[in-house]
Order: sequence, then structure tokens, then C-alpha cells
Amino acid sequence: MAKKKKRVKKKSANSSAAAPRKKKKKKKVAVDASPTPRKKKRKKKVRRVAESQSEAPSNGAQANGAPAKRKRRATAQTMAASQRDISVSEFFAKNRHLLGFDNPRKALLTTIKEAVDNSLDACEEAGILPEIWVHIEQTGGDRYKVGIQDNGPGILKKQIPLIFGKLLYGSKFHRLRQSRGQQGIGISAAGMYGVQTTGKPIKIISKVSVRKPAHYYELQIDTKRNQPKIMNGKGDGVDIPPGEKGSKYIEKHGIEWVEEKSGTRVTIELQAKYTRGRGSVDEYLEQTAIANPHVTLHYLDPDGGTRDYPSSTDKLPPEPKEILPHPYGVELGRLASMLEEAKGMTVSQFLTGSFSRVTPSVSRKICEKAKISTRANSTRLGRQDADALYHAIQDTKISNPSTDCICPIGEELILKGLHQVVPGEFYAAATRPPSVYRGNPFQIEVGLAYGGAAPAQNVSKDLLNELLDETDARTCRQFLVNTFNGMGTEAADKILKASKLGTRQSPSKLTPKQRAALLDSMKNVNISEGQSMNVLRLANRVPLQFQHGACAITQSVIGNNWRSYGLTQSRGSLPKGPVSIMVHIASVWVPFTSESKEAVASYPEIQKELRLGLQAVGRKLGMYLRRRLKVRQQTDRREVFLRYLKEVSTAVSEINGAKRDDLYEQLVKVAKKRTADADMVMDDRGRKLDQEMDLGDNVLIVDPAESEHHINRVAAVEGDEEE
Ligand SMILES: Nc1ncnc2c1ncn2[C@@H]1O[C@H](COP(=O)(O)OP(=O)(O)OP(=O)(O)O)[C@@H](O)[C@H]1O
Repeated sequence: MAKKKKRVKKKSANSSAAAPRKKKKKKKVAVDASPTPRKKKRKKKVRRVAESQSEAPSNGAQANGAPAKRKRRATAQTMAASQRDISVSEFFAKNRHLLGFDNPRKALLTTIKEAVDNSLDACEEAGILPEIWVHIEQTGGDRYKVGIQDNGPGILKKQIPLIFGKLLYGSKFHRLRQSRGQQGIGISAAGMYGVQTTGKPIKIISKVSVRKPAHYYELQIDTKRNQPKIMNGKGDGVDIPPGEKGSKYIEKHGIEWVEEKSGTRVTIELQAKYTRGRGSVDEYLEQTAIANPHVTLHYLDPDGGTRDYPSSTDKLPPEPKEILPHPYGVELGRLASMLEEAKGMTVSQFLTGSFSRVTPSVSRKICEKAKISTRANSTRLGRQDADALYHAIQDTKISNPSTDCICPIGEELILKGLHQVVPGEFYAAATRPPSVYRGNPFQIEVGLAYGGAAPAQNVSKDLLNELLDETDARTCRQFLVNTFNGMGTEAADKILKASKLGTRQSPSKLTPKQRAALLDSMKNVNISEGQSMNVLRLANRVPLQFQHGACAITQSVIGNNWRSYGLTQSRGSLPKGPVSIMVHIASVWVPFTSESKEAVASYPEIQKELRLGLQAVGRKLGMYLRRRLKVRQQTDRREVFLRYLKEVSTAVSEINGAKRDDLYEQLVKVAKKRTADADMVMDDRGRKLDQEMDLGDNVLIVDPAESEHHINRVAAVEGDEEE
């Protein structure tokens, strides 16, 4: 009761306090003498709201039924108090999915990818044949420590904190030159993800020369200020002492270092998940080895398995040239700011000095069209002049940018790389001539591998058990499709049917007997018909593993008519068969669809080049398959002839008394002549031996038996484990 009384008291206090406000409101209404119908309506509405509020006084309305004053939620002043700068690292820490850190599995891959890509870029820039060590170690349930080392030029002491502890800091953003990195975000974002998920600092060792000791830093990122925080050596890092003392120091700090003349090692501990199959680190490294035949890779996975990818050439790719932007690719806003920055230059000097392919005569034509003097001071040009200049540029014929700034892999090395990593019996490659999109030069290359055993056919019992234990797939079908490259749903269904397993059965709940049945079917069922083409996409030699559907490359592969080259293909899907295709786009600026650099945008010029490249290798495959079919048909025919020729010659000799053996020999000769195509032997370039070459130089044919050893490198890992 006492409580109730108290509440009533409070209410009356409220109402008395509101009384003067009520008076004020009345006054206001009186001033508003002749309200318009609209105002009337609004007033009615206000009244209705007030009434409903008075029915529920707990909402802060007044108890005596008077309309409450509407409280403004925020004012420009209160909003101003919370408006401030957003640091780039804060932004990306919140939006880490934009950079490829959406889940622990992808985070592991992105971290390794960023470090390996940087290592390759640094080695190539310094003219060093790259050798890279990758070590993934599990330190807890969902925690992994990754270490990536290269034999590159190393990084100067003072630069290390900025490179690894500050987002948007790099050497590649402001230049137009073919490289894997572009934005200056990659490795620092990986370090920031590690610090955020585990609290452990990024550890960097770098050595720039034999004469100088390796320097060691432990860094964290101050996300509020986007600045590095140096955790060791009183803010200066430390020099690692030489010899035994140095080894002890390295061990004590949980890092590793392979002794090299120079190089950099990054160690990041992060929350991650390690799996094999599609979109995995293993797949990334394998594809990197194909696209970079000059790199030597040493990989130690979390299960202790080692894999080495030796280089297949000791020649570095030619150094890409840096080019100036082409005027067609520069937008109006950029042109205006470039003009502002061009201090003390005439318009003519500005145009010829800032853009590629603008000669003095071209600049004169542009200025004439824009009605601007060639001698005008470029900083004095206003917005309108910039606009006129921009349109004049678009209307003037300017030759395409030079394309010698692009370094393709080359047909020979594509064949070598594919043969080394993808099992097959027939390989073809095509490098298209350079082309231009939006003023940026680019070049398309396509490689194709056909035949060879599918990875699923070479899985051992232990490995299959391991894969089944670690998979996060919900159904057996999903497990097969996701784990084995090139396995389509049709092939998976065939295997599951043969092993008497339901497609929706959970892989983690299979009994040992069911596992054995699955293994048996994987080995024995002919899945090559149901197997989908495996598409490897690369941009500036970096494998792209996600967003397949959104990528211009996948779309072009699907859009190509593979039926005319002897493969089966249903409309709107990838062709079927034991075939892998590798497509590489090299450009000074790859048009990615997002910051995570996972898919290439569909510019018409790029689509056209992709189509032509795919058709070039498709034609070769078609020729090879037709030829192979002919050999098979003629061999079968010859077998039938030979089976009956003895009986035929005996019967004929009985009828006409001819010599049976002579007759037989003659008949065999005729049969062999008639089926001469059965003897067709092709050399490793697909040339019919002793006959005219017609498959061209850019193909490679191998005996399928020979490629057996390529197939299951995972089995080699297993062997290591047993040891
Ligand atoms: N291993 C290394 N050796 C030498 N220099 C390196 C190494 N790693 C990084 N760098 C330098 O650090 C810079 C920043 O690297 P970061 O990965 O952050 O960005 P990026 O490679 O320029 O671009 P992106 O964000 O597209 O990957 C590079 O531009 C390069 O100059």
C-alpha cells in the first residue's frame, strides 16, 4: 500500500510540473488563426497521438491528458559530438570480410596468400629466383601459427613496422606495373586479424645483406590510429646474434629462420581452420607452383606432411615495365586533380609527361579540340577547362598503350607447369596477343590438361579416413564434390550409388564398413564421364579460389561450346570429362570485382580475348581426341581381322589348294594396311611421327602411365607421417 501511495504522489508531481508548458502550447494555437486543411489534419493527428499517450501515462505523457511535448531524439549538435574520423584499420577490422577474412578457413588461406604473393613480388623485383618456405602449425583447437619466409631482398629496419603495422602502406599502389599486390593492405590486414583473434603480435625477421645481422620485430597495430606498436627491443626491435646464441634466441621466441643471404620471414598466429580440398592452402600453393614455374616452394602442413614444388625453370620472368596511365582510362575527377598537381607545366607538357602515347602532335590536337592553348599554365585551368580537356581526349584518336609492360607466363612454361602438377595425357597452351581495356593493357593465357586419373581415384584408406574426419560437409555428396577437384555432382552420385550410400548421409557418421565401400567405389567407378572440368583461374600469377560464378573467366568457360571439341556439356554448365583448364590474365591493373581480389570483372574486351584463348586450346583438344578415337577404332578393327584370318586362309586353301601360310601372310599384310591408323604414333608434341605436323608446338602428349607419379602427392604426405 505504501508503495502505491508513493507512485500516486509522483504522478501528481509530474502533472503540476507540466502545467505551465500546457499554457504555452495554447498560446501558440491561438496565434495560428486560420489553419490550412493540411495543418488541421496534422493537428488532429497530434491530438490523437497525445490522447493515446495520455491513455498510457507510463510513456512519459502527462496524467491530466494534456498533450506531451515531442522530444527530439537528436539534434545537429548532439550528432556533431559523435562525428569523427574513422581510421582505415578500424574500418577494416570491422569489415574484415571485405579483405577475405570472413571465416577461419578463408582467414588461413588469405594470410598465407598475402605473404607468399609479397615474397614473389619482392624476389622478382630484386631479380632473385624465389625460394619460399611455408609452415603451418596448430597451436590450439582453432589456433594456428603460420610462418612464411623468402630469400628476397629483405626489408629495411625502419620500414618493417610501417609495412606490417599500418594499413594502406606499400610500394605498388601508385605505379602502373604488373605485380601481384596492388593496394598496400594485404599483409598488415593479415597481421591485424591475427592480433585481434589471438592477441599475439606479428613477428618479423628480415635480413638485407650477409654483412648485416637479421633484425627482429614484434608488432601490434594500434587500430585507432592505424599506427604500428613495436613490442620488443624498447621500441626498436632487436638484432639477432649470429651462431648458436641466435638459434637459441629464435627458438625461445617461437619463430624459425632458414639461414639465407637475405630475406624476410613473417610469423602470424591466428584463429583459423585447416582443411584440404577446394579453396584450401594446399590448392593455392599447388596452383601457385603451376603459374610460377620459376619458384621453389617448401610446404610443411599442420599434420607434419611436407611437400616440395621444385622450380621447372631457372629463368626469372622478364621484368615488367612501369607505364604511365593511358589518357582513355583517366576519369574527369582524376584529370582535374592531376592538373592541380602539375605545378609550373604548360598543358602540352602536362599531357605528354603524364600520359602514355601522347606525343606533342597528339597533345596539340587535344588542345585544339578543347579550345585551350598548348602553352596555358595547367594549374590555372578551371573545372570547365578540365571538362573540355577530358572530352577532347575522348574524341581524339590515341594509339593503344604499349603492351611490353605485361609479362605473360608463356606457352612453354604453362605446359611444363601444368604437366608437373595436374595429371593428364594431353596438354595444350595458348598465349593470346596483348589487348587493352579502359586504357589498361592486359593479356590472356589458357592452358589445358586432359586425361589422367582423377584425384579421388588415388586416395588411400588412411587419407580418406582423415578427410572424412576433418570435413565440415553435411552430406556425403557435398564431401565428395568439395574435397576432390573436378568431381561434379553426377560423378559423386555414381560413386555413392555404387557404394550403396545415400547422397544425404552424413560423412561423419559412416561406419567403417561404409567407409570401405566408399573407398572401393572411388577407386573402381568410372567417373570421368560425370567429372566436371576443373577451372584454375589466375590473375597476375595469383590463383583466384573464390567467387567462381561472379568471375568473367568462369563465365567464359561455361559460355564456350565444348561439344564441338569432343567433350559433353549441358547448357549453362561446365563441360564434363577429366579435363583441367587454366586461365591467366596478366595486366598492369587487374579489374577485380571487389577488394578481396577474388573475381575478374566482365569487360567486353576481356571476354573476347578469353573466348579466343579457350577456343584455341579447345581446337587442339578436339584434334587430339578425334585422332585418339581413330587409333582405337582401327585397333579394334584390326583385332577382328586378325582373329578370323587364320580360319579364312585355311578355308580358302581347302577350296582352291593355295598355300595356307602364304595366303595368311598376304591377308595380314592387307589387314594391317587397311588399319594403318592403328599404328599411328604421336611424339610428345602431338605430331604424327613420319607425318606432317598438325597439332602445333604448344601441345604436350605424355604416356598416361608415366603421369601416375604426379597424381597423388597427398599420398606422399601420408608416407611421411608413417615414418
Ligand atoms: N617479403 C617482403 N619482402 C620485401 N618487401 C615486402 C615484403 N612483404 C611486403 N613488402 C613491402 O610491403 C608493402 C606492403 O605489402 P602489402 O601486402 O601490405 O601490400 P601490397 O602487396 O603492396 O598490396 P596488396 O594489399 O594488394 O597485397 C609492399 O608493397 C612491399 O613493398
